[in-house]
Amino acid sequence: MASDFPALELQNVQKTFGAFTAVHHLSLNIAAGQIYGLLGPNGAGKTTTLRMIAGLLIPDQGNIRILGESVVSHPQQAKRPLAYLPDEPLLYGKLRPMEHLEFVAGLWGMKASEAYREAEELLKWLDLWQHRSAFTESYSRGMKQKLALAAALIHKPQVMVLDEPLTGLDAAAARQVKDLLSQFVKDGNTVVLTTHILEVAERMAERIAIINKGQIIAEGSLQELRTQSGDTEGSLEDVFLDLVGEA
Ligand SMILES: Nc1ncnc2c1ncn2[C@@H]1O[C@H](COP(=O)(O)OP(=O)(O)OP(=O)(O)O)[C@@H](O)[C@H]1O
Repeated sequence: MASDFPALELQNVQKTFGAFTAVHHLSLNIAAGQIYGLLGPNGAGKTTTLRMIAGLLIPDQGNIRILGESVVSHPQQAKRPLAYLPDEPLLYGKLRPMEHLEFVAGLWGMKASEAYREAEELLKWLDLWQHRSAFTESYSRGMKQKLALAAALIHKPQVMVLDEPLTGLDAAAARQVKDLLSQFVKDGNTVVLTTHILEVAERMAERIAIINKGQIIAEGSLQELRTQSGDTEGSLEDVFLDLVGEA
């Protein structure tokens, strides 16, 4: 659904853990209807930033808005259109996939009949339908990742925030997830993802922010990042290493 507000707005966000500042005065404005990549070396502050967007960590300073609604002052309303997929998804091992999806749908207050219909469609799309009678504890890492993605999508969010969504997936599963995310943004929704697979970011993300030591050191389309790095022909990997190296 189109909105007059940016999908996501971070204003001057800061997060410290004791004496250590993990995220420094970070500002971002992400328009709806695109895949946006958040890149950075290990420990740069990406997961901390995503956890603040998801309302799991409270920023020490600054504000975060999802489709115009503040996560800091109105967390419940703000998080309604959001789906967050952590890098280590939490599943209930003694549930079967339909039970897991119906449980998550129940948390969002969805009607049982609607939840069942959505769950069936998602499991079929992600090739998990034939595994529907198994407990999720018997699933492989990739199957768990896909089920967690289905659970994130069940309440029909408009903004998805995904931490390393393709890690551990085989080629076929990675393709399914990429296709699903592409379709999600074609429908006018927004994806913000972190990845260490720079080819994925290069191919999928319309815009990218590079974070280093809790600060944004570059932001824009690949072409704009090339200009910022002074390497006008480089791949995203070249540009990333140049910019992080300089910083
Ligand atoms: N709960 C915490 N307590 C103390 N320090 C933390 C906590 N969470 C994160 N940090 C620190 O904050 C910094 C940023 O961590 P974060 O997980 O956000 O990085 P990241 O960019 O996601 O890294 P990676 O690519 O390795 O996943 C790291 O130095 C990390 O050790």
